[in-house]
Amino acid sequence: MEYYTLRDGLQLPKIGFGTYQLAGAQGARAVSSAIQQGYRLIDTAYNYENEGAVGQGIKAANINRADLLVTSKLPGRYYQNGIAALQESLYRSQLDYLDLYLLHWPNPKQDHYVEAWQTLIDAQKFGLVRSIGVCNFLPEHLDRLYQETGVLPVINQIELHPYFNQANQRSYDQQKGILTEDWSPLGRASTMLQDSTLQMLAEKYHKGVGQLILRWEIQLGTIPIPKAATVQNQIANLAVFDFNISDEDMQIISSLTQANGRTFDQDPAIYEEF
Ligand SMILES: NC(=O)C1=CN([C@@H]2O[C@H](COP(=O)(O)OP(=O)(O)OC[C@H]3O[C@@H](n4cnc5c(N)ncnc54)[C@H](OP(=O)(O)O)[C@@H]3O)[C@@H](O)[C@H]2O)C=CC1
Ligand SMILES: O=C(O)C(=O)[C@@H](O)[C@H](O)C(=O)CO
Repeated sequence: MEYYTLRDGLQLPKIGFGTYQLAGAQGARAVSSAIQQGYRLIDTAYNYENEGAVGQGIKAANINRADLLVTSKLPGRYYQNGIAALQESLYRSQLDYLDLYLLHWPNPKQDHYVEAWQTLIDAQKFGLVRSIGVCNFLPEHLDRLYQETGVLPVINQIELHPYFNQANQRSYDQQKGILTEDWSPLGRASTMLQDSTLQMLAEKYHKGVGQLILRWEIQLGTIPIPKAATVQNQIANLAVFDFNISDEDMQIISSLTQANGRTFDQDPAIYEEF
């Protein structure tokens, strides 16, 4: 496995495992299997209602806690009571600390994200979480965090795939020393996986379309966190470190981006999630 080093020194594998919609006993089995296959970065959230299943999966995998990196996220409805939600996340997952804790959405109309960010800064000082970051933050939200607290996130987890390549946000994140992490890196298995250009390039590299996409995301310098319930997809998505996409083909994949390429039309400037 290859690693990135965050601004605060935390080392993160270049690919992680998403768990949205993996719940209950099946979810726990999928998480345990993913860890057995070699995933070391697991992404969950309070709002997925699966932190219990994720915790069970971790327990069943019988791995050293120190060898695993677990991410969870604070939901908007707890932005004024963040420590209580974090304690509940730890209780549900049966963990003593989280490696990464993120604000889930800026929710600009609600306008409590700066207060919530201050809570994450405090949670890090208390030792409840190792690193702190955000999801779905635009430059205007990140600038405000810095102006009002003097602390920038180390991670910004955003929607990113070939139909929405996030060139501007990636460039902003990079300038500020923020690592971009990619949610729905496979477009949640949308019709994008049947795109003829992606299929042609996947054949050229003797890889599946999913593998080509994940490799492109890693070569962009970002961390994809694909979700896979099936062991077959879990294995395939880790086999992306044995080939390199040429600069020219990287450009071709990047050029597939579309102005309205978001899979679910969730624009963080207006979308709110509690
Ligand atoms: N911060 C945020 O706001 C958000 C964060 N997230 C996080 O990002 C993670 C990933 O995003 P998600 O929305 O789940 O979608 P993904 O883009 O990861 O797609 C998951 C889908 O792709 C399928 N799949 C996995 N691997 C392959 C492959 N190699 N070839 C073909 N199909 C494949 C899966 O099938 P199967 O399961 O059957 O194997 C599943 O149907 C989430 O699980 C969550 O942890 C997601 C959305 C928003
Ligand atoms: O999965 C997440 O982390 C989310 O923030 C959700 O918005 C998810 O993207 C979704 O699609 C809910 O309908």
